[in-house]
Amino acid sequence: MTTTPVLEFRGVTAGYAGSVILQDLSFSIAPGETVGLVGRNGAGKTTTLMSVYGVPTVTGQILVDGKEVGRKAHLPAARGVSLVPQGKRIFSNLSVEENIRLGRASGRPTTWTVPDLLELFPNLARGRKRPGTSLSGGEQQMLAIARALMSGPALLMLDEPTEGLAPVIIDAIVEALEEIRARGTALLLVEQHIGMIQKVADRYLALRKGRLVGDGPVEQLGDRAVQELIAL
Ligand SMILES: Nc1ncnc2c1ncn2[C@@H]1O[C@H](COP(=O)(O)OP(=O)(O)OP(=O)(O)O)[C@@H](O)[C@H]1O
Repeated sequence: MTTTPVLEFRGVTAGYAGSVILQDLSFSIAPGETVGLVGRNGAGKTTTLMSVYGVPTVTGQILVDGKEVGRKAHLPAARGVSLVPQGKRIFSNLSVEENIRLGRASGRPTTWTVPDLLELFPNLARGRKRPGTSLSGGEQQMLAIARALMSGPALLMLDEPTEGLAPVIIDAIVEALEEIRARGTALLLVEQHIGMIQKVADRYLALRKGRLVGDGPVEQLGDRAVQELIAL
């Protein structure tokens, strides 16, 4: 039996005016799989995520749920891929709860309800009526994840979700990601630090200078030879 990947790159080359960043990138993510994308600063991790939305110039094919998305930025969410971008995107004039509800804009069915998400992130439950921007950086990250889940993703992509956060908040986010995974949502987690990926993911993809140099079980990330190849 074959399963349609939630996301598939076929020979993707992508870049910005005058510079090619990703070179001939091919990989796929199966439903429910948890994948960590590693690589040094500037290796092309964020560019990989943005390519799904056609933001850099892309050649090759990117398929979401088996169909090409082209440069239509609204299509990935409608077909089940959501992105929690680097940094926070919280609307200041809306409360925590209103921010979460905004995720419904994709129109896809979701199994997550607002009470589920407030249970997943107790910090948000405590501040549900407060304006989104009155939250701490870590709480805003939780809110961005909660909002993305309301769009009913089959695949949730997260760009360095714990960057700059306190260890206790990182633990809460890791716990939430484990729960999200247990509910069957596939994850593509971009991280510079492999420790987080070793905790959360089953499989890793490694980029070096825009090329895929590793794709395997996450246990391999413990090998020095693999780390040297990725140049971590
Ligand atoms: N909007 C842009 N215009 C031109 N070049 C860009 C743009 N965004 C990123 N780049 C370049 O693309 C390359 C890859 O950047 P990217 O952000 O994808 O790397 P990354 O692996 O996510 O690194 P980081 O960990 O620093 O976020 C870098 O050389 C960067 O300078």
